[in-house]
Amino acid sequence: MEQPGIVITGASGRMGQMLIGAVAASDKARLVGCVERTGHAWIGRDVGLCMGGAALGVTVTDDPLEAFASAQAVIDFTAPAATVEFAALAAQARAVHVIGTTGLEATHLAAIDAAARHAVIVRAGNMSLGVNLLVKLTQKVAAALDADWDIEVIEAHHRHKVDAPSGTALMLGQAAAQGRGVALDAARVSGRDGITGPRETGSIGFSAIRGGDIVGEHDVLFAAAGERIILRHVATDRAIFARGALKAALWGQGQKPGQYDMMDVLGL
Ligand SMILES: NC(=O)c1ccc[n+]([C@@H]2O[C@H](COP(=O)([O-])OP(=O)(O)OC[C@H]3O[C@@H](n4cnc5c(N)ncnc54)[C@H](O)[C@@H]3O)[C@@H](O)[C@H]2O)c1
Ligand SMILES: O=C(O)C1=N[C@H](C(=O)O)CCC1
Repeated sequence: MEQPGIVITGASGRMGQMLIGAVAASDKARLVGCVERTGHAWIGRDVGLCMGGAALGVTVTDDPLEAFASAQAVIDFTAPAATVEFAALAAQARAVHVIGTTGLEATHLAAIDAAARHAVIVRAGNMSLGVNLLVKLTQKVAAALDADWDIEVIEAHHRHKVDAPSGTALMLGQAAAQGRGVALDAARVSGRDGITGPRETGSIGFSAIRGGDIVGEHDVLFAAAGERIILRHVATDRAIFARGALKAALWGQGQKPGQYDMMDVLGL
């Protein structure tokens, strides 16, 4: 059987380039398309040459519908509005849509849910094996501790990141809330500043650091009187996200329409 053809959206981005490298090097998938936003300097050029390497025989386009028509999967690490548009188009093309984009709000999520009625969507705020394991551990530790243990999620990313808390921090906070049996929306406290008053018992705090070229670092801190537990993941190479996304695109082939996450893909 022919290997699945994969389209990468946001081709020139930090993750886009990493994904193109991963698919081009894979012996399980073919790179069949690359999409960038209209007006981008890479449109109409071979993506391999744009990336400063050998030609890959794939011309960057700003027409996602045409690109998706010949694909079995679309891997999408772009921006919320673009991802909503791509979800509808990927569903139309019956292509698996792997979504790594973060910063999605309720309206974006509702549109993605609608697309998932007709297509396979795999979405996760972090596609790495290590973070998804950390999510499981966080839920377990939170379930074992009572509200005398304060939970704080602390994350650090590069200076270009536009959303906070990170998608990963929200996954970790959600896992902590689930373990504790509370709703994250009710417990969540972000970005303390000024006279905040003492910490509210049972709250789950989020702090975001932005600087330099930090790929992604996450701590889940459980702090009680006299002791602390810290669960930590440090990403040093974006290849971990690309590997996970490619795995998700392959796993999604032949699945029933619906929305899945990396726990499904990794069998965690
Ligand atoms: N889930 C994960 O594992 C994971 C890992 C890393 C990054 N991310 C997320 O992926 C997203 C992208 O991150 P990045 O660092 O690569 O950002 P980036 O800014 O380097 O790349 C985004 C790319 O998307 C392109 N784009 C935007 N709108 C578009 C449109 N309408 N059509 C086509 N292309 C469009 C931009 O031109 C840009 O090239 C962010 O939301 C980030 O948080 C997720
Ligand atoms: O670089 C980014 O942006 C990242 N985004 C994801 C998040 O929001 O958690 C994953 C880590 C890198």
